[in-house]
Amino acid sequence: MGSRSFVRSPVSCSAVNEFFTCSSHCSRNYYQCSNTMKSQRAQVGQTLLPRKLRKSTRWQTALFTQRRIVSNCCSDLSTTYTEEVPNYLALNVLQDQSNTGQDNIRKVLVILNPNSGFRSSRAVFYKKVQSTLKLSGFTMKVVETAYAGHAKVLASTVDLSTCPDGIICVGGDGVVNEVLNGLLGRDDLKEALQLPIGIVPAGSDNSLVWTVLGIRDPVSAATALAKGGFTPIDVFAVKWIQAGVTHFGLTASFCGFVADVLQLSENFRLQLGPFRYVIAGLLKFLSLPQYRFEVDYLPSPGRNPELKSPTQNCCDQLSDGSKVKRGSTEDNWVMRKGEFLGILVCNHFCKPAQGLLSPVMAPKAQHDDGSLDLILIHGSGRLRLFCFFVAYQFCWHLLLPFVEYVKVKQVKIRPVGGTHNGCGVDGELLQGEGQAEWQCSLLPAQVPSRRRGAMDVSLLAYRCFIAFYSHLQYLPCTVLVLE
Ligand SMILES: Nc1ncnc2c1ncn2[C@@H]1O[C@H](COP(=O)(O)OP(=O)(O)OP(=O)(O)O)[C@@H](O)[C@H]1O
Repeated sequence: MGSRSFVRSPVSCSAVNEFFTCSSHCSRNYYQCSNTMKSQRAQVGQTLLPRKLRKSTRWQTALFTQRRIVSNCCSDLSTTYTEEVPNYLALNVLQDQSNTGQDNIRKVLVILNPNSGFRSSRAVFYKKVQSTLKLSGFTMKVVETAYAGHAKVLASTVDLSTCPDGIICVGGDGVVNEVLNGLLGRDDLKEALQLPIGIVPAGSDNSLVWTVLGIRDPVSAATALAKGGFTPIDVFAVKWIQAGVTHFGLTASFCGFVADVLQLSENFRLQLGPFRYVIAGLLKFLSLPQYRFEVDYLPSPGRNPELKSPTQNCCDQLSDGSKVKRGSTEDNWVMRKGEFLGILVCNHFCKPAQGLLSPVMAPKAQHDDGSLDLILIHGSGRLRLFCFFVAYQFCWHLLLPFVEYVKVKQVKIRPVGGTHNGCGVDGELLQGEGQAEWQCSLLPAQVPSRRRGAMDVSLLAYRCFIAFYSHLQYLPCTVLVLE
C-alpha cells in the first residue's frame, strides 16, 4: 500500500532517478524501499517546488517510473522495451501486482477486430493494453478476427473452460455485439450467460463503454479490467417476426434515417474510418427519402406519468391524426402510424463519443432500469431533420413538438410501402426482406450468480437475460463490460 502513496506524492525527478538506480535489479526491493525514499524526497519536492511545477513533475515522474517498471519487471513477457503504459493508474496496477498471488490469475479470450475504427486495434492492444493486463494477472489467448461475423463464431464455439474469466473485445460496439450474440446462441447457454464480456475501446464510436462507464481510452479500460468488478446491463432482443430470427443488443436499435446512414457509411469505412458516419449522414440528408412506419409500443408500467402530454397530443395529430389508438386495457398497446424521420429504441442514454457537445440521445434511459426508451421523430423533410439535429446537439431535442419520448417494454415496427426495411442494432444493420416487422423487447432480468474470486475482474458487465426463441427459459446471466 505504501507504493500507492509513493505514486501520489510529489517527488522530484532526481528522487525517482536515484530510486531506480538502486532498484534496477529487483522490482520487489523497489516497492519495499519506496516508502523511505518517498518520505525523504517528498519533503524536498514540497519545499522547493511551486505547486504547479510540483504537479507537472509528478506527472512526468509517473510516466518515467512506469516505463522503467515495465522494463525491469517484465522480462518474461512478450512486450518490448518500447511499449509504454502512459497512464498513472497503470502504475497502481503494477504495484498491486506485487501483492497478488497465483489465485489472481484470470484466463480470458481476447477477440481483436483489426478492422475497427482507424484499424488501430492491434497497436492499441499490443502497445497500450497488453502489458497492463499481463501484469495484473491476465492469461490471454488473443485471436484476431479474419472476417465480419468471425467474433460471433468464436464466441459461439470457444471451449468455455479455456476462458473461464471472460472474453475481452478489442474493437468497437460491433465486435461486442457479435460476441454477445455468439454467447447467446450457444447450446450451453447457462454457462455462457455467466461469462463476462470485457471491452477495450478501439472502434469508431464505442458508445456502450463510453455511455455506461465514461471510458473511451483503452488504457483506462485496461486499468478498469485489471481492477475488477462488473456492471450489469440490460439486454434487448430484436426479432424479425417473419423470419423468426432474433438478434441481441446492448445499446440501441433504430429504423429510418439513422439506419440508412449506417448502411451508406459502410461504403466509406476503408477510406474514412470513424468519419464515415458524418459523410454518409450528409449524403443521406441531401437525398432524404420519406419513411413511413406503423409502430406499436407497450409503455413501461409506472414509468410514464407524462403519457398523453401536450407533446404527445401534438404528435397524435402529426402522426396521421386520428390514427392514434389505444390498445386494449389489458396490455395498453399504443399505436402510431405515419411518417417518421427516425425511430430509436435506446437501452442506455446513448452518448456518442464523437459528438461536438457530448449530447445524449435518451437522457432518461438507464442501462439497468428494466425498460427501453423509445424516441419517435415524427414527420418528414430536411428542415425538420435539421431542427432535430441542431436541438440534439444541445440536448433540447425532446422539447420539439414532433418528438415523442416514452419508456416502453416492447416495440413493434413495420416499415410501410417502399420504406427501407433495415433495422440497426448496436451499429450493425439487420436487413429484412419483403414485408419485415421488427419486435424489440427486453429480456427478463436475471440476478447474476456470484463468480469465483478471480471474477472480481473488471469488465463491463451485463445482467439481463434471456428468454428467447419460443421456449422461454429464465437463466442467470452475466454480461460483462469494462468497469
Ligand atoms: N477481419 C475483419 N474484416 C472485415 N470486417 C470485420 C473483420 N472483423 C470484424 N469485422 C466487422 O467489422 C465491423 C465493425 O467492427 P467494430 O464495431 O468493432 O468497429 P467500428 O464499426 O469501427 O466501431 P463502432 O461499432 O464502435 O462504431 C463489424 O460489423 C464486424 O463484423
